[in-house]
Amino acid sequence: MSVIKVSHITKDYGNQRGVFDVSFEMNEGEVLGFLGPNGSGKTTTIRQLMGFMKPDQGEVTILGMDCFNDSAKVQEKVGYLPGEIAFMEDMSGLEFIRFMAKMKNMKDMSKAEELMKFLELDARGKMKRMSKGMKQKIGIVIAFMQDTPILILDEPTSGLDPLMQNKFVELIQNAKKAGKTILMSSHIFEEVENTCDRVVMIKEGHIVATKTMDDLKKNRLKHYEIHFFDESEAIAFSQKYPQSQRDKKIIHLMLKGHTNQLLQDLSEYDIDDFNARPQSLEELFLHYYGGEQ
Ligand SMILES: Nc1ncnc2c1ncn2[C@@H]1O[C@H](COP(=O)(O)OP(=O)(O)OP(=O)(O)O)[C@@H](O)[C@H]1O
Repeated sequence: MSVIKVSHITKDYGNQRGVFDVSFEMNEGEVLGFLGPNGSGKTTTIRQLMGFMKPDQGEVTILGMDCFNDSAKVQEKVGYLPGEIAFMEDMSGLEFIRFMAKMKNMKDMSKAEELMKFLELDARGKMKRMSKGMKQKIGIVIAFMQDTPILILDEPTSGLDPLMQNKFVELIQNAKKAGKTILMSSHIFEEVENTCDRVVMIKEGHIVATKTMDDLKKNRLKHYEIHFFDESEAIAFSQKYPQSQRDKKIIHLMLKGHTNQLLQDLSEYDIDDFNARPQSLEELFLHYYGGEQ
């Protein structure tokens, strides 16, 4: 049985905004990256999973329970990090974490304390004086502290510095080892690459691709950067490879396979320098995003 099942949901805000006929499923223990440009419908989908709103059409279930009708039961099973966190600004971070624990009927705070230590978070100060990164850490503590089997995280590393982003990746990898099912929306390709088994890409409210990370990695193109001694040769070469891009004497070319042919073709020219690297995940995603972020 799927742990999370999003089945043909539509939430139409008008003017082509919202999500339209969105479907995907998640198995137990899977880490799924939910990717898309700004305004593509990630938060709208996640809010329906959390039971905050009902789809106009379609159905969303978690562990077989309807996310809207059984929202209280569903939420007991889910650690949730919202994209925008509404805090009680007059509370200290610690008071807020304790307040949220009370709402969740939690008695044991050892996991919360462990998380604060891990994230190097001193939560004693007032929330209103905290930086975005500190508030984000508080959100992460609250999402993880109950040790729920499912985690739904909306842009979990927004506001975190690169060191903390790495710590977050570690947190996800440990949660995955513990068998948790994790859905996270993200803009950060590296963290997706380091954590997710599969990605679902959404654009303008529609799913545009669902790929396993293995497939994505296997289908990467190679990026070649070729420096010619002579601009006229670079021009001649670019005519042979019309998909290439030329910047004076330098050619950029993305290819899958055909290495032999390329080397043969290049042997006819005077080459100053030659670099090859695999296409980055970012370039691959941007291909699906349609060139925008
Ligand atoms: N309550 C609402 N009423 C009307 N339009 C809305 C509402 N909430 C979201 N939208 C619109 O629906 C679209 C999808 O928004 P959503 O917040 O789901 O995108 P997102 O992928 O999470 O984007 P971001 O990465 O910027 O957080 C956007 O065009 C947004 O302006």
